[in-house]
Amino acid sequence: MIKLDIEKSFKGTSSLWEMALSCNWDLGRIIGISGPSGAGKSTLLRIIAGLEQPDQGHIMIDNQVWYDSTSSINTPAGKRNIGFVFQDYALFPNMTVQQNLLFAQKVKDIRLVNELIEVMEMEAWRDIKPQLLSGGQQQRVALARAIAMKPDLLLLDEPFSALDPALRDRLLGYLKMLHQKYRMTIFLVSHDLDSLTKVSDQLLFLDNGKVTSQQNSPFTPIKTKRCLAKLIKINASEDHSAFVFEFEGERIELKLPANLPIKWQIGDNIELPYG
Ligand SMILES: Nc1ncnc2c1ncn2[C@@H]1O[C@H](COP(=O)(O)OP(=O)(O)OP(=O)(O)O)[C@@H](O)[C@H]1O
Repeated sequence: MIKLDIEKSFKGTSSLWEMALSCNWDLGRIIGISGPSGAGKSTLLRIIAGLEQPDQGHIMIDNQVWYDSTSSINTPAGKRNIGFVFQDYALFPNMTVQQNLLFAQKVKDIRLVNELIEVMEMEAWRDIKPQLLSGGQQQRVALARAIAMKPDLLLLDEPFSALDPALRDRLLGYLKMLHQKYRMTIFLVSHDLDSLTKVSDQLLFLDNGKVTSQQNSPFTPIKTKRCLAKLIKINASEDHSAFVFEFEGERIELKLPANLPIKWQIGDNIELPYG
């Protein structure tokens, strides 16, 4: 279980930005995080990673305390066993793809490195340096490198946002497959709700440092089958929009915060977990 209860504030030039979050997640899930710009998505990942310190609260991962303000515990970032992939993938330019993956491992595991290279279809790039690869290919290497570290948590901050939709879908497919194979907990930040619904078991929506919605269902791991459901109705209120879908005569309702930039229209076919 991951337990997080934190407060954090930043003093801006004219105003104070405040975050107050209290969340619990089961280990081994993909948690999709979305929300408008400035909501605190990156700050949350940076706090989990230990790159930013909360003002107060606690963070507990699988019974290990990573942060506790009352007992002054703050496990340094380097000891948290976390993999981080940003939009800017920062591979080492002087190393080959294989060396980049091996270098990331504290305990060298060439078997896992070779397996990742094979699973992610990167054999042809094994011995070449990253600058010879396209942006999308480098992003694939960055994802493999983060998983090669065998992290307990994999934090992905808009890792695929600069990619075209077809490539992004392919990488999301790899991500889902790698998650099923290695079962680490993944936090995925994205503005793109379509991408999040494709891979996430749970969704967390933030706005201005607060949770506006947590969606467990239908994004739960037991519902692994997916269907192409037709959007038949949208009931909008001030806070939420309820999207009503139909699949094989059954209705599926999805409530999402009203301030999300969702472009779905009546008649669209959207891929949803189902079962
Ligand atoms: N180191 C910092 N010092 C001061 N303010 C900060 C710092 N880091 C973040 N902030 C502020 O905290 C708020 C949340 O920022 P954060 O980057 O977490 O948002 P976000 O949801 O990731 O936004 P985006 O989608 O635009 O990346 C913003 O108002 C930002 O200006």
